[in-house]
Amino acid sequence: MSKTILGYLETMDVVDLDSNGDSSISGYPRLLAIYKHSILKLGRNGKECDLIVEDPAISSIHCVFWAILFDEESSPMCYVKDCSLNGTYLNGLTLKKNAAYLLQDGDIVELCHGGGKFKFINELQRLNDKLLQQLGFENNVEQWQITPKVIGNGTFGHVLIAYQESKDENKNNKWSPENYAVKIIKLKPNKLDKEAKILLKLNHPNIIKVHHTYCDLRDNLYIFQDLIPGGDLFSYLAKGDCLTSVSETESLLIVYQILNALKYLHDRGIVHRDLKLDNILLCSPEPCTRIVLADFGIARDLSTANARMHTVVGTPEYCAPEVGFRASRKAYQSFSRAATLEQKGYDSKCDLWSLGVITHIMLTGISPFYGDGTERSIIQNAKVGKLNFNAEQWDVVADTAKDFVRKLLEVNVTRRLDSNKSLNHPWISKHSNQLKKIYSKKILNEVTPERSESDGLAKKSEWKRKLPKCTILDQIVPSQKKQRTNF
Ligand SMILES: Nc1ncnc2c1ncn2[C@@H]1O[C@H](COP(=O)(O)OP(=O)(O)OP(=O)(O)O)[C@@H](O)[C@H]1O
Repeated sequence: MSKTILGYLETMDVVDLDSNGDSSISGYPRLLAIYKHSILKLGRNGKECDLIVEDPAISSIHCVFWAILFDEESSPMCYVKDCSLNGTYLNGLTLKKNAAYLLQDGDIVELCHGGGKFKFINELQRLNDKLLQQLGFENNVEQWQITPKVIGNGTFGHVLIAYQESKDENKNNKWSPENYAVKIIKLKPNKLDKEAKILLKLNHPNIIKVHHTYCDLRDNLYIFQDLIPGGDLFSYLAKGDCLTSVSETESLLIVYQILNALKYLHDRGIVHRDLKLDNILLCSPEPCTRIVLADFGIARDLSTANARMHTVVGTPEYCAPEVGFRASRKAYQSFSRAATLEQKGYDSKCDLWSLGVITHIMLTGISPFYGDGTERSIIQNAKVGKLNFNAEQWDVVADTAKDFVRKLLEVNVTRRLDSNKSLNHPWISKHSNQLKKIYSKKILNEVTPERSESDGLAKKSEWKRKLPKCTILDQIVPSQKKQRTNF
């Protein structure tokens, strides 16, 4: 499968190996390609790095680069992240450790002072300077600047790159170098947006952090939030038109983070209702990264409303049977996106069903109820809830992991695990000490990074050793094309 190149690093001050043992960069081409959704590592470590820099001032893995492309209509986003002891510089500014910075064509990246300089080249950055004007969006909103760089487009909104005004007193730069995302949604006149209202109340490392909201005179709502630079879980698992599995270890770490976020939400009476691979964002496209739940567009706050919900919303492939999708769309066509069909309604356990679907896909590359891919067959299969653990993809997966999936994809809601019980399921609880340790030392460190040589990507070897043996399935299972539909 050919890999898509989304940018290049051009080596600027090349220093050849010399007999005095002076700084040297060896064994590299003049141009280093940055491929879509894969990581390019620079540093001293001969085994891990794509470019080896033999200089004692350079860290084992000094900095990493990657590129994300949401879809053909979005701009390619290339990022650099510093993981070093001595620092990495972007156009002369020191990067914060473990924070990703968006690169622009012509940017200069320096691996500590004198450790090698690279120019970032991205000829694909075709920006439509008139985009904001065409969409009727503002360029500047209070202390924020909005750019025409599109991160992603959803059914309800556009997500663009934004900058915040610099807090630096000297104001060498008007805008601070950190990147943010802004989701812009067209509101119905005089309607308060529930997504922004819910998100502003939340503060959890695995839930998207909102900094500011603003509504303009045209009823466009701007939700300024953290930029999560590693792309979504769907793109991470997708290889061409197929979804691939990830190891049990990697799945476990993702599931653990989602469960922590769900417990936090459900304890506060909030139900996400649209949990799917597309709405789980990664801080970097690699194992052992922080994941963040996004898209609270149809989330519901039950603390201020009824204890049960009755509207048919979500995405059929991930949707619990009790939510009430009907195999025949005619049943609720006249209701538009919201329909009140089921008398009994449903509760927060619908999120656990979706997590069951996500876990099934991560462990096997197979969507459990996909059938022939039509909405009708997906809905019918989910109602029956029959799982096939005889598929060969399950051969390498632990029985406790299968049991976890079985207990989440339980059609009978009363028997399905809730978020508390899921965290106590043996698949999770058996590894809970290691999970907690990795979570606090590695995952949370991405939120509040500290500079120390032992941190960063080098930690990967530690977590791999202590969690269950990796079972990487390299088999690619035919699956569905990306679907971004919801109701
Ligand atoms: N804070 C963020 N950081 C990085 N990427 C983001 C962020 N928010 C959204 N995205 C990207 O933009 C895409 C669309 O965003 P989002 O899902 O919030 O929009 P939506 O209109 O509600 O989508 P949907 O059609 O799934 O309902 C996401 O799939 C994700 O890839």
